[in-house]
Amino acid sequence: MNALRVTGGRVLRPDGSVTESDVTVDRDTGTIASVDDGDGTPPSAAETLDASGSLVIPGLVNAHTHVAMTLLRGYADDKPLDPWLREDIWPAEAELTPDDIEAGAELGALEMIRSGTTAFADMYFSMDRVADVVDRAGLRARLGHGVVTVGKDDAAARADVEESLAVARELDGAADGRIRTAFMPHSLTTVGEEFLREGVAEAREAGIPVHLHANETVEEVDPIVDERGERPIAYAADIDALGPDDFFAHGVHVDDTEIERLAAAGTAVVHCPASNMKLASGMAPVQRLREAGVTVGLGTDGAASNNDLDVFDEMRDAAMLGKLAADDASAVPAAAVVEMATDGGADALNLPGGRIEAGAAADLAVVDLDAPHLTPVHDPVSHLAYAARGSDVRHTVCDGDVLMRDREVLTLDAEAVQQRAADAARDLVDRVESA
Ligand SMILES: CSC[C@H]1O[C@@H](n2cnc3c(O)ncnc32)[C@H](O)[C@@H]1O
Ligand SMILES: [Zn+2]
Repeated sequence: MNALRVTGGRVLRPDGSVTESDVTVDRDTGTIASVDDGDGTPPSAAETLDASGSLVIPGLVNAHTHVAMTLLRGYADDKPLDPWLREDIWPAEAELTPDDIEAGAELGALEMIRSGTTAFADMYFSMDRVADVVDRAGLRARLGHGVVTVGKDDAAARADVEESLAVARELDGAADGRIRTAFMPHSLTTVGEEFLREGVAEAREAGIPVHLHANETVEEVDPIVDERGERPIAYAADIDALGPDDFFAHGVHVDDTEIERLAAAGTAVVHCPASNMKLASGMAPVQRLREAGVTVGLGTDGAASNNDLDVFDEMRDAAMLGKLAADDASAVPAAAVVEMATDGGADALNLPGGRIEAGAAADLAVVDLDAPHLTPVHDPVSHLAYAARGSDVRHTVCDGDVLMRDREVLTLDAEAVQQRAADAARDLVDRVESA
């Protein structure tokens, strides 16, 4: 076996326990060959990763983002969703080129690898360029072209739907199978009903899952209720977009009936606490969603509404906001947010990973616990949720390949990536200002 050994660390197991174990990775298959507790003879390995003093966890899953929005980090702050999109973000996105999107996606990939994220879901434009970045960076992703039909004539709207479906067909299985795809209408209010129906029907025929923003703000829910006499999740079911492989971002303003419907359909929700707080969208009922049996993952959303792609921050925010939303300090405990950031996210995206056990995908992050803010270690799971940061990640492994060793990213040239993105962002703003 062409093995990689992760040695001397404490390993987070699927049942939430932590054991002193070594992890052997079969690099040919990109899977975990074994997790051993020092019993028996260890297999010889071509490469080892030192995990002493560290916690070995499943690679984190950023289950909803717009990765190239790193170029718009700090570009427009302190507004609610609708004016933020219409007055600032959409005019800037109108000037984005495929080269810009590649530069922004590279910056996002670098940031994710450096904070222990190994898989993400991305809804944006120029997805062929994003896919190239995912391939080069060594990450895993579910990608889709985002459709918006408001303000477009029928031909342009239909072309946008067809592009999303074509991208989903063409990119599926790219990067040695690490890329999967989805049909991604932006939301139930920014895509017209006939286009939603047509696109979802074609996606269903081709076995392509659906990802969209749902129930994010009151301003988005109210018009659906007023115009249709039904809530958004009922509308999603009407257009056949509520399936077991589908996953919806946000789910902030969902009532009990909608929670039951999501659970019964097996549709996952991706909770984006930082974005929901920054845009003052509201507090998702995470405890109730989980109690009802809904699969919940965590997402950063784009870097312009967060303002980073660090899933450790998202874990802490989800736990804190979940308690506030439930008015209960015992709600959304540490183990729950760790599960949401790992197994829950992998389940939501229907991607491999999320668990450290024999046969699972070898997607790992090694978190260095030797730091003042992580001392003492009463409970490593508590530290993951409440005290650790992305910058504590020492090594990142995806599909059996080492993407970062001792904080050096091996798949991307960090300095060049940062410079290219900074240049692209500066030129973009110049174009927006002179448009
Ligand atoms: C059509 S591609 C995706 C589209 O979504 C925009 N976006 C970024 N953050 C959010 C959010 O929180 N809610 C809704 N839409 C969002 C992004 O700027 C792109 O235009
Ligand atoms: Zn989003």
